[in-house]
Order: sequence, then C-alpha cells, then structure tokens
Amino acid sequence: MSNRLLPACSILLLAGGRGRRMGGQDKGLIEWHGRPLIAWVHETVRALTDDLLLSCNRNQTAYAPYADRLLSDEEPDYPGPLAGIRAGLAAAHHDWLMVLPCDAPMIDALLLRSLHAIATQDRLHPLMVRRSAQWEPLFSMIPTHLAARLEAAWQAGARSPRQVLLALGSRALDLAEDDPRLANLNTPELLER
Ligand SMILES: Nc1nc2c(ncn2[C@@H]2O[C@H](COP(=O)(O)OP(=O)(O)OP(=O)(O)O)[C@@H](O)[C@H]2O)c(=O)[nH]1
Repeated sequence: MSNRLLPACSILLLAGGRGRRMGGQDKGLIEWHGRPLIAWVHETVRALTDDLLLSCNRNQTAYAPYADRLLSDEEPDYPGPLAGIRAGLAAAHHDWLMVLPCDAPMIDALLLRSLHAIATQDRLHPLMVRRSAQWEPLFSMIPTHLAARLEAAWQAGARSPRQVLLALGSRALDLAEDDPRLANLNTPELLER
C-alpha cells in the first residue's frame, strides 16, 4: 500500500521562494532535526510518483537529488508560487499535478493519498486543502488540462495561487486548523519545534 504510486499523478515540490522570514536563506535546504527540510518532504513523496518535479530558483545542485526534474521560474525576482505552479503544469507528464511546499516536513503519505483520492473523483476541478476558512493552494491537486486556463490568468496578470485556483472552481478538502501535518516552518522560531 505505502509503496503504490498515486495513479496519473505528478508531484511538484515548491522550493523557489525568497525565504525572507528566514533571513533570505534557501528554506528547503535549512536543516531540521538533522536533515534539510526538503529531505523530509522528499522521503514522504518519493514512493508516490514516478514524475517528481521541484521548482527552485537557486542551489540547483543541492536540490537535484530530491527530484526527477528541476524547474525554475521563467521570470526573475521571485514572482511567487504561482510561477512555480505554472511551470509545473507545463512540465507534468501525468493528468494531475499535486502541489506541495518544501517547508512542511510533517506532511504524511496518508493525507496525500486522501487528497489524491478525493481530487480524482472529479476530473475537472482542482482540490485545495482548507483550514477553517483559509484555503491552502500550496497543498492542492490540479488537473493538468487546466494549464491553458492558468496560463491565460497568468498572462492577464494574476499572481495569487488561491485566487486562480478558486476561479478554476476549486473544491475544498477541509482539515482541522491545527492539523500538525500541514505545519509550515516559515520562521527560525518554528524550526525549534
Ligand atoms: N517557484 C517559486 N516558488 C515560490 C516563490 N515564492 C515562494 N515559493 C514557494 O512557495 C512556498 C511558500 O512560500 P512562502 O513561505 O510564502 O514564501 P518564501 O519566499 O518561501 O518565504 P518568505 O519570503 O519568508 O515569505 C515555498 O515552498 C516557497 O519555496 C517563487 O517566487 N517561485
């Protein structure tokens, strides 16, 4: 069960951020309990897909072991996570793209299998995690046939992944606000956990 690939699913790890709250460090490469944050996420997702993509804008050599293919944003100066999602949708080999951040080391495979199972009941719309009223576009599943519509939104100036996925009719997977599996370690204080 745990080694079964998620059917028709590419996975995109987003690691292309600026990391301002970490003093400009490349967040995915920061160590947490002895390993880079990206290594924890990679360990969880590696067995789930044969098309593992990673979006980064620096330190490509360090990230290379954590993906089948590396992507980077076409535009300079960190345009935001939608740039990474856009590149991921264009590059994905499968019908679905699962989007995850590099800084959520407690994400687990059971949750990702649920996300996949619920998303793929419907072939048309994205699925985003929602905590209370808060949509979480960086824990999502997107059908890759929506790449052209996302590209049109991008060309029209959209930069918010949340807004774009909602405009594409995203459904919600509701989880508890304090679900520890979704914890993003965004600041040095949170790394102390
Ligand atoms: N490809 C790409 N990914 C990004 C970009 N900005 C953020 N991300 C990724 O999106 C996820 C959430 O990012 P944030 O924590 O909001 O932003 P960040 O730049 O990493 O950190 P802060 O500067 O502290 O906000 C992380 O996995 C980032 O690596 C970007 O410009 N391009």
